[in-house]
Amino acid sequence: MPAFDTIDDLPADSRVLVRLDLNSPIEEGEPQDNRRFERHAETIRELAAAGHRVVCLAHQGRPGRDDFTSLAGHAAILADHVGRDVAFVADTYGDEALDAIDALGAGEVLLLENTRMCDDELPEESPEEKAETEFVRTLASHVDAYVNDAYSAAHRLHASLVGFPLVLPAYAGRVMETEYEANTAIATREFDGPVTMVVGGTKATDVIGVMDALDDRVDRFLLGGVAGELFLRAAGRPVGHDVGGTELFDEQWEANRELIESVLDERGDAIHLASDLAYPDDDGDRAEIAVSEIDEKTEGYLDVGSETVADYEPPLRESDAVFVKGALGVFEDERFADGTVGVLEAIADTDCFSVVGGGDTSRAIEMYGLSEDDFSHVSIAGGAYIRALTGEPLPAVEVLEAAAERNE
Ligand SMILES: Nc1ncnc2c1ncn2[C@@H]1O[C@H](COP(=O)(O)OP(=O)(O)O)[C@@H](O)[C@H]1O
Ligand SMILES: O=C(OP(=O)(O)O)[C@H](O)COP(=O)(O)O
Repeated sequence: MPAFDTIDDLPADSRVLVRLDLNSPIEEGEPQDNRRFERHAETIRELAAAGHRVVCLAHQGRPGRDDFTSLAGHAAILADHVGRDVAFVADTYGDEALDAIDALGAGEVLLLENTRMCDDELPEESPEEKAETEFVRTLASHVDAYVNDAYSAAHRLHASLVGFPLVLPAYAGRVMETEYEANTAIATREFDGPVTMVVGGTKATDVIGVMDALDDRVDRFLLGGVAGELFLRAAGRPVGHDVGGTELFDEQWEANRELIESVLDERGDAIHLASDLAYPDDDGDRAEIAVSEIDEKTEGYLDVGSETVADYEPPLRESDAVFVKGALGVFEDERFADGTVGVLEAIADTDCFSVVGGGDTSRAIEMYGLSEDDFSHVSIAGGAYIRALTGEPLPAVEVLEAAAERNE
């Protein structure tokens, strides 16, 4: 169990600073609604209903990128999910922000401007240095407590994530609690039966690192996506190459070749590779080919085939725990969704402990009418999920734990 305090421990009638992660896709300048709003709304709703005065902090994008925007639109989406007004001020810690914080009534909710518009926020520095910044010092003097709900940003040493717990009583929000518990389960929980990991997606470098780190915790890996093709390439198959202008395979192959070969060599029995793959035929329809029949590097493959899904179903059914990282194919295109959806459906049918992570992959659940309730946990974290799986500490969690020790 995590050693941090939660909002159950928050003193009554607190004026509380709550760090959320509302970082979202931006289309035509506007944030798009997504599961992060829905999840954080639960924490906000609970705090407001208890009569706390709630000041929210969040970030969007990074300076210099197209997705670096104000949080005005985020406040409106959050309000819809919370079911209460969410006031917004376009200020991080100036007079306008401080006046709005001081004026908050019991149960009222305020969102401040994008934390990354403040110079103190981004440079990665120690929590002690962040705690000394004017941003942290100023806001801390206008509130009673700090709640971190931004598990998905907890790998960043940014002021709003690691500075406040050194100068304020600090607590974990509901998202922080549930994400922490589920995502670290692979390292912390004992399972009676086999533990299976489904590995795919485009970020092969990340997932191969996870496979290496989880070597002794996972009984079998079911592979697809780009990582799956790179393992097939290591096994001597003519797939996993960039063809037709893609830039997903060759660079990641060069960067990870030795590691892939050594993982395959040492854990070959535990690694299940696709026996067939899917691609668009001349008419643009889905076609499938057995891997054993592929003899030239001419085709780009966009999904695992139906025989592979059938091969993967029995090990999933026998598992006591399944962790998913990455899609088995380009599921956004219905023609190439069968692998990802077939495996998710097989997991949903079992009553094993299951975690689906990765921002992109977990979208397939909603897109194809599966229910989140059929999984133990669907994570809203990307980078932080990877770090949890590999056992790498998250600095923002560590400072919450240290704060809890001080509170004792
Ligand atoms: N064979 C493939 N070729 C290209 N893209 C793929 C392939 N298989 C899966 N993908 C893509 O992988 C993406 C998800 O991978 P990734 O971004 O690494 O995972 P996540 O964000 O879920 O952690 C999906 O959007 C899917 O289209
Ligand atoms: O969306 C986030 O991370 P993710 O893309 O790993 O899920 C977090 O908000 C962290 O954002 P950052 O990667 O710009 O620091």
